[in-house]
Amino acid sequence: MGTADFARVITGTAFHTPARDRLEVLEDHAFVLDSTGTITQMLPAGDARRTELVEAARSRGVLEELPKGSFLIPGLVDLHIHAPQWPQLGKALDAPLEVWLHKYTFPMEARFADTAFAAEVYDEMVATLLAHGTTTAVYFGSVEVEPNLVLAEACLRHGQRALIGKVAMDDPDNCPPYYRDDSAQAGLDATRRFITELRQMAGEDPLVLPVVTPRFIPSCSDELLAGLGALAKELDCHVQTHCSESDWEVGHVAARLGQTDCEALSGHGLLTERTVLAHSNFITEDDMGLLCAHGSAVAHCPMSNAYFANAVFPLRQALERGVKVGLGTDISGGFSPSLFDAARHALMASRHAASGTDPSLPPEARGPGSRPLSTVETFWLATASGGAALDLPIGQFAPGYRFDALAIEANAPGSGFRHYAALDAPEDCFEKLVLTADRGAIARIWVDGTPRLD
Ligand SMILES: O=c1[nH]c(=O)c2nc[nH]c2[nH]1
Repeated sequence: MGTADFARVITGTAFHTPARDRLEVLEDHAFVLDSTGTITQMLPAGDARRTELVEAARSRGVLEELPKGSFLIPGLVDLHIHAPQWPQLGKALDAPLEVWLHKYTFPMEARFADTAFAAEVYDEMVATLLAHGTTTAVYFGSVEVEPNLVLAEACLRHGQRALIGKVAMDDPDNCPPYYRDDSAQAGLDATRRFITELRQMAGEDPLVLPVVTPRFIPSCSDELLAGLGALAKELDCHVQTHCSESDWEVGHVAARLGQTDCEALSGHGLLTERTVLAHSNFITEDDMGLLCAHGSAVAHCPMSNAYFANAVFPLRQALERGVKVGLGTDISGGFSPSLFDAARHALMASRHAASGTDPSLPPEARGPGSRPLSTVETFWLATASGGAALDLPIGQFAPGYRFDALAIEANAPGSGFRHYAALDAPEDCFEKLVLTADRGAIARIWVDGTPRLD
């Protein structure tokens, strides 16, 4: 590459996990980006080409040098979040899922039909999520088309990578009259219009993508589910839905269809290699086989699982089977905007699941003794594995990947991420970052190589 062929150069030490068990420390590297924010080269200190490139970038005013004590990491990928539940974050968690939806959540989501309200809430929400390190969010929107387009505008304005779904739900037995698609056909027509209009808005090389989004089987007729499966194929879209979340939900699907959620979704063409299934706590061995065969992913949402799931997602088994898994905040079933928090809850849930929780049992009978998540695996779930689940070139540093990244500053005032150069090896520093980095430690945010929230 000649010195003229780059748009930006960023230098610094980076942590990333390109594979489940592999931490790489990229000491003092220069990341060379093209005009789309794609990494073209990664040059370590001492590389003969580096000095010339860095000097050329400096003279053109497109060099960013991270100070010592700051660390680059890939941006966080939130695979499951409900945008119109944002005003409910941190409250209304006193009821089981089937009550919570009707008592609190459908009324809240229905308010977003007011696009002025949607614009105000979404502008602030997207900025807040970016500030917490979420460079990519996979959003459930609401039922009407327009507020979801307002959400897309907010993501484009702030520069957050987003996948957005108009929620489809038409079953009069499980959806209130004030908040549902009028019929299966109405839900399909509205979904098609949303996809078309969002694609027009996002243009070429889009930062925002549409997602076909049946809410979950209990709220959708068979006709709607089948139609959405066909639409996802025709329009070549990602798919998202909730899957096997709780005792009530699994029981509902079994009683109605005599199938598991995965079997039913597969039958309707909704399991693809760009499908993200939230939760999936109760999936069977055979379901895991179906997910592997289709290449579909699970968005593990440990925080909301603690409220709604009645069980812990069998994460270790899913990973051992080769199921793709990433993490979700599941706002507002989850109460934190931070995917770091979701990652830490995943770590805790996996430790409880591995040891078991009943102190009256002897240790050997208390739990399965399976291997809990390591810190490296936890970080991989929040970054590289999330990117792979979406089939997007994000979540790690490598040529061909988009530079979606965070600069995490150690010892920032008020932050719990403390680094002692004389005591902490790079691996210690990484572990501390995963377990303690907070909003106060996020010094800089890039999406597609462009600084955001500046
Ligand atoms: O955690 C959840 N949040 C929701 O909004 C929802 N809808 C269906 N199933 C759901 N689960």
